[in-house]
Amino acid sequence: MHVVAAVLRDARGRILLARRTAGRDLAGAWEFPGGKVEPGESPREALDRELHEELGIRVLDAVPLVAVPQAYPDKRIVLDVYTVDSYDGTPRGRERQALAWSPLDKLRGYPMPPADRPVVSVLTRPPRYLISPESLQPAAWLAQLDKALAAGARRVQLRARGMGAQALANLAMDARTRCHAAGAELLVNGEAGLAADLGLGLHLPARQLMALSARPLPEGQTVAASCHDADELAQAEVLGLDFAVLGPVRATESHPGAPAMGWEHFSRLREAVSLPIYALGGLRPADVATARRHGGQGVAGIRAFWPK
Ligand SMILES: Nc1nc2c([nH]c(=O)n2[C@H]2C[C@H](O)[C@@H](COP(=O)(O)OP(=O)(O)OP(=O)(O)O)O2)c(=O)[nH]1
Ligand SMILES: [Mg+2]
Repeated sequence: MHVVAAVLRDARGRILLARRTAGRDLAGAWEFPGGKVEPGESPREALDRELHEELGIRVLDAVPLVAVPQAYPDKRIVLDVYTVDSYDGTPRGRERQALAWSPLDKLRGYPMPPADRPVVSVLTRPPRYLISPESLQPAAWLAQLDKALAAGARRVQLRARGMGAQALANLAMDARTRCHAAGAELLVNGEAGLAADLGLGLHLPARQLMALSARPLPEGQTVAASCHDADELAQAEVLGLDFAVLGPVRATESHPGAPAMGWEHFSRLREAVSLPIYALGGLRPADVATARRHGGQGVAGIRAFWPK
C-alpha cells in the first residue's frame, strides 16, 4: 500500500499533525496528513487530493523527503513523505480530525505510528554520520575533525581500536570540546565506560549489540549500533537504541569480500523495524537522497566522508 503524507510548516516553523479518528486503524495516533494513493493516480496527485479533502488547502509545491517502507501486522506500506513549503489556504480539519502545530523539538511527544519514527528522525537528526578512520595519529585526527565540522558534520563516531585507554580518553575529551562547540554529537565506538564517564554517545559493534540484554546508557545519551542483518536490527530495536547503521549496501574497500546487500534488500530489512537507519558501505555523502528513497535516515561512511 502506497501512502503519501505531507510535512507542512507554519510561519514559525511548527509542523502540522492530524489525529487519526476513532474506528480506523491506528485510531488516536498523530500522523502527517495524507492517505492512500488510489489506482491510476500519481503520488503527487494523491497528495494534492488528500490535502484538499482533509485540510482544504491547495498544494503549490512538494519535494520528496523520505519514503519509509514499514511492515504492520496486517499490511505492508510505504509512507512516502513530501515537504510542502508552498500551499494556498489555511489548514482546517475537514474530516473532524484534531490538528496540532508542533515545534520540531516537541514532535517526539506525540504518539505516532511506527512508520513515522524514521520521518521524525529525518526532520530532527543529521543526514550524515561520519565514522573516523582508525589509523590516524591524534593530532592529525583532530585537525581532520575540525575540517569535517567546518564542512557541516553533525554526527561523528570516534573509532580507534588498539589505542591505549588513556590516549583514547584524552582524544575523546579533545574531540568532545570541538564537537560540542560545533553543535555536533560525538559517539565512541565500543567503549561504554568511557561514554558514560565523558557523557558521550556510544556506538556498539554488532558483537557487543548481540551480547547485551538492556540498553547500556540511559535515554538521552545516544546509543547506536552496527547492523548487517534482520536479527541485529531487531535486537537494536528491542534494546531501544536511537539509531542503527546498516550495510554494506555496496561493495567497499574496507570490507573486501563482504557481500553487498543493495538498496532493495536495505529497504526490505528496514521495513521490519522502525528505528532510524543510516546506509553504509561504498556510499558517498551525496547518496543521502537515494538512502531516503529507501527509507534511510541518510548515509554513513569513513573514507569518502573524511576531508582530504
Ligand atoms: N496519512 C498518514 N498515514 C499514515 C502515517 N503513518 C502511518 O503509518 N500511516 C498509515 C495509516 C494507514 O494504515 C495508512 C494511511 O491510510 P488511511 O486509511 O489514513 O488513508 P486515507 O487517508 O486514504 O483514508 P480513508 O479515506 O481510506 O479512511 O498509512 C502518516 O504519518 N500519515
Ligand atoms: Mg488520511
